[in-house]
Amino acid sequence: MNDTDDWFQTAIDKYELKNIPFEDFNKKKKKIGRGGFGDIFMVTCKKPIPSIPEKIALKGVSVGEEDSGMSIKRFLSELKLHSRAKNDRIINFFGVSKDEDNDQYYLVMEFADEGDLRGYLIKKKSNIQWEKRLDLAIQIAEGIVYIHNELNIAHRDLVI
Ligand SMILES: Nc1ncnc2c1ncn2[C@@H]1O[C@H](COP(=O)(O)OP(=O)(O)OP(=O)(O)O)[C@@H](O)[C@H]1O
Repeated sequence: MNDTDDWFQTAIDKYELKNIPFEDFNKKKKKIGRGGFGDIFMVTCKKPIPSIPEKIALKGVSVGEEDSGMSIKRFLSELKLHSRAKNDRIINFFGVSKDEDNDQYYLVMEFADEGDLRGYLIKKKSNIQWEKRLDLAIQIAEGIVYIHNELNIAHRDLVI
């Protein structure tokens, strides 16, 4: 076990995260975005995994030697936050996974098949009924109220 595996295992134990074997996912990954610490992919599971849908999103985190301190800190704070969030307005977090072939770590998350809100709004142009606009605004507010009131977290990065 190297230093990186050490913090990975520590985080799993500390936050009681599910460590999902990377071999349980099909090899073919579709890149769906780029996040703050790496690429984000859609993959399917080879066989049913309890409490996890067939299609999921893998959020990569690159932990290089040169920036490992900062990356690990950010990764852990995202893990900590996500493992506590259980709400319909927030993307579900299922656990973590590691591709042993290239030492790549991933957050395993619910796949949003319509993408993010920005993409949805661009696709629809201005063709959205006022009722739908109000519904979207309420859903955003509900998510913010949840993380604020239940998790005591200020979002600070709400962008569309
Ligand atoms: N669970 C998901 N389902 C479908 N698409 C996703 C998912 N997560 C991320 N994406 C896609 O990847 C893009 C980048 O993801 P996201 O904004 O979550 O990254 P991030 O790491 O939070 O970035 P930053 O930290 O720089 O804000 C999104 O805009 C979206 O298009």
